[in-house]
Amino acid sequence: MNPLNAHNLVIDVPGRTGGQAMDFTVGEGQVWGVLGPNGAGKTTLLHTLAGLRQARSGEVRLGGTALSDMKRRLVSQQLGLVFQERHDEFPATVLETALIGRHPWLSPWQMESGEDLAIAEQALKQLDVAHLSDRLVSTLSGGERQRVAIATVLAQNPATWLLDEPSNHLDLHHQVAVMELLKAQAGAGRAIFMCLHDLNLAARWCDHLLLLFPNGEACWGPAETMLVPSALERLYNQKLVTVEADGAPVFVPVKG
Ligand SMILES: Nc1ncnc2c1ncn2[C@@H]1O[C@H](COP(=O)(O)OP(=O)(O)OP(=O)(O)O)[C@@H](O)[C@H]1O
Repeated sequence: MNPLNAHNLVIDVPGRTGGQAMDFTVGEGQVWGVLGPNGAGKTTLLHTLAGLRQARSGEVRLGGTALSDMKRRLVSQQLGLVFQERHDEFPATVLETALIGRHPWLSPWQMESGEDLAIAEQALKQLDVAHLSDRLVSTLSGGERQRVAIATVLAQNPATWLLDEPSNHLDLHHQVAVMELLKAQAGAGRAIFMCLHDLNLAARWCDHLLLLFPNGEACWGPAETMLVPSALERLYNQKLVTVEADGAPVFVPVKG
């Protein structure tokens, strides 16, 4: 369909010389997690993949075409973005915000149809925020806002999702619900690429991982080949104990 491909991509992290060229493809049905310590460049990578930031070299391709050669409207139909910094100051309700997800699919000046409204309402229901439809987004809690942002991308229905810390602000139940939703999206043929701070969420729900080190070094591949305790300890500069629970490895930091 529309695989997202990083081709010899070197991201432009300020103050970092060099940086490893990355070559990977996020295929349909795959759930990728990006792991790395603070400042490693995870958000920079995500912004570069979204075409919002210039790469130092190499290119990002969507469905085989360089992102830089594609019309923004086509990109906005294909790529859904859940980023950390939001501009929720504009006084919009939760329903109006979810409807923005439909805009890439409308022609200029076209009003949202009854079908667009139904899609947005269904997305809000799926993220458990339908009861907040008439509330101004600026009045919501952090977790509620995060779920509205994810519902907006669900309404957009892109082939590829890019998410920066989607579990941010979410309680345990909603973390699991969002991970299950993303897994279901992948099951329906979408491609998911997200930065995660929670190693255990990544170990449980991602089938591919990209480890990003502070010096710009990176490695990527199927999750089972990346979840090597010694590599993760080096990544986070943190000793870990590995146990298995509920069929997945669980990494516990060693105290002191
Ligand atoms: N506009 C900027 N000016 C200067 N430095 C910047 C700028 N934007 C990012 N950086 C630096 O680039 C590095 C990578 O930032 P980035 O946000 O990509 O890291 P991250 O891995 O997402 O970190 P975190 O886990 O803390 O969210 C950081 O050291 C950051 O301070």
